[in-house]
Amino acid sequence: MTVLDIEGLTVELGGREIIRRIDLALEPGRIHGLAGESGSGKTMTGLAVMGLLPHGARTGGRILFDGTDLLSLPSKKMNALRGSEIGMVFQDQSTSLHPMLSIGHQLTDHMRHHLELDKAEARRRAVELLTRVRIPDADGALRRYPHQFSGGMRQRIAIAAALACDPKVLIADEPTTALDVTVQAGVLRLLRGLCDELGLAVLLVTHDLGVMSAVADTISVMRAGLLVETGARAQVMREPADQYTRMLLDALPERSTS
Ligand SMILES: Nc1ncnc2c1ncn2[C@@H]1O[C@H](COP(=O)(O)OP(=O)(O)OP(=O)(O)O)[C@@H](O)[C@H]1O
Repeated sequence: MTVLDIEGLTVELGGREIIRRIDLALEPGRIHGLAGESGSGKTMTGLAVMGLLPHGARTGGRILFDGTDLLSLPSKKMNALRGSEIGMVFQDQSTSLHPMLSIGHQLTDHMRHHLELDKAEARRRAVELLTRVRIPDADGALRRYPHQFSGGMRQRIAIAAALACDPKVLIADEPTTALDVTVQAGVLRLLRGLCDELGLAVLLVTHDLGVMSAVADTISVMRAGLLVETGARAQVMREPADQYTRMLLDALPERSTS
């Protein structure tokens, strides 16, 4: 069963085809890793799903979510879907978290807007979410501001914010790239746990096949706008079918294939 199907997606920007007829499917409870070098089109794929492509981008193909083609959805409907049915987390948490607003304000505002909860309900759910992403003293955390947390904790809070409205799909674009290696592992474990517990369908965008090997169920590899390989993690890591994937794997400092 799939929850999101990208079929023959093409994106043209500034007269250049930056994504060329790619197919990708996301399933509930599964992490689909999208790897590839810088500029290969990974981020643009995620942005296409969110309806956030740069102005002037032209698209072809379909992105089916619950049977609806997101590419032809009116912007008002897409705005309602974004952040509620489809959540997102970026490398830079300042994109997801406002530096001047308290964590409580940001989490509850989002829920009151999308879920129409009253203040007390939204607060209760915010504490629940922060506990779920393992923020110590969740109650006290609501009164604090993003800069009062470490990078890893901020990313956990950004994940909580992305999950506030119970999305079915989470797009995570390089969510651990800015973090120390030890902190990275914790955030990846958290993502894996949330995906399993909540049945989330996750698209994990990263240039780092090492990160991918730690958590992804399925791995797709992009190069120059094309999808060069898709397969189960173990298969892609052990027996890459494509020459380019093999090159990326050879560049890993330490190879984990399990
Ligand atoms: N605003 C823009 N206008 C025109 N072209 C762009 C724009 N943003 C990105 N591109 C081009 O689109 C292509 C795909 O970029 P994209 O950001 O999706 O790659 P990526 O694989 O995510 O790389 P990275 O890991 O560096 O983020 C690149 O060739 C890039 O130069």
